[in-house]
Amino acid sequence: MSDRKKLKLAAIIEGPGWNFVGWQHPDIPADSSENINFYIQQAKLAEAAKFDTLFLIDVSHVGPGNIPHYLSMFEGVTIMSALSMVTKTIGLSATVSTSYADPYSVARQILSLDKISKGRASLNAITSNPGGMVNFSRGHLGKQDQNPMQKEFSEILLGLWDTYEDDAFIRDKESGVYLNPYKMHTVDYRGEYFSVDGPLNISRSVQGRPVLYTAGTSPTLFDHATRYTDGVFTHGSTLQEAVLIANEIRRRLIEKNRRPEDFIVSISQNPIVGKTEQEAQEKYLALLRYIPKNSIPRPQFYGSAEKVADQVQQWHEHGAMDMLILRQDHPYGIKDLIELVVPILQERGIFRTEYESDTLRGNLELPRPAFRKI
Ligand SMILES: Cc1cc2nc3c(=O)[nH]c(=O)nc-3n(C[C@H](O)[C@H](O)[C@H](O)COP(=O)(O)O)c2cc1C
Repeated sequence: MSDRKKLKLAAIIEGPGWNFVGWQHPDIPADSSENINFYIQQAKLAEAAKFDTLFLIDVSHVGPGNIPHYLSMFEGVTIMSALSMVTKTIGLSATVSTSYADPYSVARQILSLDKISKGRASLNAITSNPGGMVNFSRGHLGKQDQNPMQKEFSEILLGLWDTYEDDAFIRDKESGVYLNPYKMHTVDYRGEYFSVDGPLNISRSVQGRPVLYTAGTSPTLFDHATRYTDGVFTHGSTLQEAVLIANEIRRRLIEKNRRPEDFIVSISQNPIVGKTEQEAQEKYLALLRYIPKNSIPRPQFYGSAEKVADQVQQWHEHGAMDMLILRQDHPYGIKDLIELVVPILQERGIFRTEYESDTLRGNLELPRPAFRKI
């Protein structure tokens, strides 16, 4: 597609990645998943490389069988608020489950994060993976509840984020007028699962609304994503599969009269990169040596910097992804990609050398949504 946006890059920075053993590597703090210094270091690294956004996944149901460091990890909005104070331009995304949280509280939290960060917040509003212990009063829920809850949650969220028109707050000390009440709108939502009157008590975002993503792979989820969100975090284990999935999502966008260019299809990879093929091989083998009882499959994006740059370019140009979300199994996974691969992508004109905007929407090339009363 000729009008494809520039490649977007995101970094998941929550410690050693989606694996059981990475925390044992001598070059990563054993407590990295709740180590503020580690998060700051990773956030600054990603921002210096002009990444679009930081990204966190979340675990609702902790318990036996969890990845060990998921038993000691920061809550997403809290850590993103902290990181907003040590970064300037990079986006900040937290994941929250629509099955267990309340939409009014989440709308407040994310829009507050957006204000604190001056227009850099986003929310990945997911149904959530099953498993673990019951930690929320609603107990374990199945898809028959989770899917309609996600719909109601999203409708409320979007409504609350448009409680106020852009110029609703006058705050004129002389006249004593704080707010134009005609520019405040309540949602008055009555659902099967959630009921919210509104108004929300925070003004509209400088980026219109915080960016909203969701994650999943089912047709129901894709239908939801293309109706309500700005992007989807999905999966594709091969280039061919990822292209098929991305094209299916774009087909659903067009069906709903939306422009695919105004939507972000994201997939994640856990690259292992070396200056040469052999160096990448040594890094991978070293990782396996430290953790002999547990195998980590060889990642898809693997090898010399040139080879991985070719892969990233190919996946982007074939339309498999608008945004590549990096996660790391190897402690230097993100750093190596930044130092070795990003300069090649920049040289080829595939990735930016400077931020284009101060807001996340601006950098993601997503239009700023006009106020709309639902
Ligand atoms: C790429 C991706 C990322 C996900 N991230 C999370 C997560 O951070 N936390 C979580 O509880 N579930 C996560 N999920 C699970 C989804 O929320 C959802 O429950 C799952 O995909 C099944 O729904 P679906 O069949 O409708 O896609 C993720 C799923 C995918 C595909």
